[in-house]
Amino acid sequence: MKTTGGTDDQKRRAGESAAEAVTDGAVVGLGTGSTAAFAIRAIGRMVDSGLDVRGVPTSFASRELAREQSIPLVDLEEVVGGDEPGIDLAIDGADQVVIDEGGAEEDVGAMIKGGGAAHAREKVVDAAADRLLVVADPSKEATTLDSAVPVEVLPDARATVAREIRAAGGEPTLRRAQRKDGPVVTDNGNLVLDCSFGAIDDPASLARTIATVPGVLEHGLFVGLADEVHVGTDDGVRVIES
Ligand SMILES: O=C(CO)[C@H](O)[C@H](O)COP(=O)(O)O
Repeated sequence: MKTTGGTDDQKRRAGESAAEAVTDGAVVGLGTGSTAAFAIRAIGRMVDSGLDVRGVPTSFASRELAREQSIPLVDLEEVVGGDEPGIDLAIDGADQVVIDEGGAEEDVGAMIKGGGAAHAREKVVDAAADRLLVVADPSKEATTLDSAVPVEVLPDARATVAREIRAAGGEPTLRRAQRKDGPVVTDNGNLVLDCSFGAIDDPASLARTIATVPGVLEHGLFVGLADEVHVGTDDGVRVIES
């Protein structure tokens, strides 16, 4: 169950721990959110010290932060395909992640993302990376995923997607902006339906179901992508391999 957010110190430890995996010459996917931001700042300090890296941002926000940190950026097209090096490593946050060894072993590392409505581009970059390191605080840990799943939808498809989500056992809610009258609009110009399914016993199956609904651009269930989860605690970091 997702509880309140973690502390900045917990997030910083997680982010800095994952950033240690960045090696000279690497192409790195730069995730979104307050925990991934600590990793981006740590990479920025490494660049200041002479490390040669190129970053692939996953959102407007991560691009802005990386620029502030003077991290050289590249487009996906420049690093993926043909003889290009690809993305060595991506570091990204999570809203909820299965890391409890008491849960189903194959689900460890399954997560829900999209709290920042950036999950479409995050999934493209994270899935393209050779390795995905997830950074989280203990409030994100779960045995079974049960947070609402963000679903990015084409604006015209809002009603039809909502109907299909209900048919699949979910309850969709249009995400509204906090400081403007109206809905959240993603970096891609789309809307977000936060879809509650209760406890998600089979994340892979639900991921496939949502992905097949016409008008869905991307959903926030990330299954089988994470290689490691770095959980920052009050006195250190736990690294769980998945
Ligand atoms: O998926 C995301 C953005 O779309 C973020 O990674 C997720 O919301 C976690 O953010 P934070 O580290 O601030 O809790």
